[in-house]
Amino acid sequence: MASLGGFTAKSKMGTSASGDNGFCTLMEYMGRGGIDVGDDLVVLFSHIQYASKRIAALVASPFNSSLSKQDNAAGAGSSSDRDAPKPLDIVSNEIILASLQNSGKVAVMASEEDDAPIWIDDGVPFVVVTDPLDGSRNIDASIPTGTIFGVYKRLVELDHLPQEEKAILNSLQSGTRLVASGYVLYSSATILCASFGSGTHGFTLDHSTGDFILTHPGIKIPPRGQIYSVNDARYFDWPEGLRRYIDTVRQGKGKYPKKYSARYICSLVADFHRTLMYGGVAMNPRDHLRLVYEANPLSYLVEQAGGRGSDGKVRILSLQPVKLHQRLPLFLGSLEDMEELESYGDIQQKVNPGYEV
Ligand SMILES: O=P(O)(O)OC[C@H]1O[C@](O)(COP(=O)(O)O)[C@@H](O)[C@@H]1O
Repeated sequence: MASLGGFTAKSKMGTSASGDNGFCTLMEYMGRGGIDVGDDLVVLFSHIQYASKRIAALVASPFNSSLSKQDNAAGAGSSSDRDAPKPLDIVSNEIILASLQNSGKVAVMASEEDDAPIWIDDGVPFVVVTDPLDGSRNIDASIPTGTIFGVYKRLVELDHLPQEEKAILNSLQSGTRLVASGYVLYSSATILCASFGSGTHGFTLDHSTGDFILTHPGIKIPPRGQIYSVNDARYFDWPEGLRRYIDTVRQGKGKYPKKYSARYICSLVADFHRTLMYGGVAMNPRDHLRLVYEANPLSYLVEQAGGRGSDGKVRILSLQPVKLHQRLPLFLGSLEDMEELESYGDIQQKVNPGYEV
C-alpha cells in the first residue's frame, strides 16, 4: 500500500505492474504486466484517458462559465452562430471524437450529443458509445459531472452493409456484449472507474504526473446500503409501489431495520459513484436516462462490482436496444436493496407533467 497525496493506492497488483514507487497506473494495469486486455484496448483507453483529462481541465477552467452560458443562448453552436463559444457538452463531445479518431481503433462512435452515430474507420476493432458530459446543467454551480462510455467489438458480419446502417446496428448492441465500460467523475478528485469484464476498478488522476493511479482495485458494492438516491420532488408523480418503498425504508421499516438517508446530486455519475462506494440504490424512475449511453455502461460496472442494474422490471443488460436515444427508468445499486425495491412491483414512473429542470 502506498500513500499519494492523501489517497491510499491499494494496489494488489504484483510488482510487475506497479512502478518503482509501488503505484500502478491504468496503462500498466491494462498492459502486459497487469491483466493484459490486449494492445488494441490499451491503445483505445490511452486515448479515452487523454480525452477525460482534457474534459477535466475544461470543466474546472475559470473560462468555462462563458461557454456554459451558451447553453441557453439561441443558436449557440449552430450554423447561424459559428463563432460563438460552444456549450461544454458539445466541446466534450468533440474532444472524445478527436481522441477516438486518433486512436485508430474505433470504427464507430455513438454519442448522446449526436443524432446519428459517426462512422470513423473500416477494419478496426471497436465501437464506442458515450455520454461525453453528463450532468452538464450543474456546471455553473461547480457540482460534479462525468463522462460515461461503453466499448463493443465491431460486428464484422455487418461490414457489407451501407455505412449509415452498419453504424446504427453496431451501436445498438445489447449490453451483454460490452467488452469494457467506464465513467470518469470530475469532482474533488478525477476518478476513472472501468471494467474489462473482471471486476470494477477505480483509478484516481494524479495531477502532478497526469497518470490515473489504481486506487480502488476490485470495487465491491456493499450488498446493502442505507441510502436512496432519487429526485423525490416527484413523489406525487410516482407509482404506488415506489412511494411505498421509499416510505418504508425512510422509516426504517424495510428488511434492513435502519432509517435510510436520502442523497441526490442530480448528476448521474456522481450519484452512481457514491452508490458504488457506500451501497444503496440510485434511481431515476421516469423515462429519462438513455439505455445505450448511460444505462448499459453503468449496469455493466455495477454488475461487475456485485450489484444490479434494472429498469424496475428486468435486468438492463438483457434489453435489446431498438433506438439509439431510447430512454428508460433506471435503478442501480446493492443487490439486497435492489431485490427489495423490485419486490414492490410497481416502481416505474409513467407520469411526466413536463418538469422544467
Ligand atoms: O431531472 P431528473 O429526473 O432528476 O434527472 C436528472 C438526471 O438527468 C441528468 O442530468 C442527465 O440528463 P441529460 O441526459 O438530459 O443531461 C443526470 O445527470 C441526472 O441524474
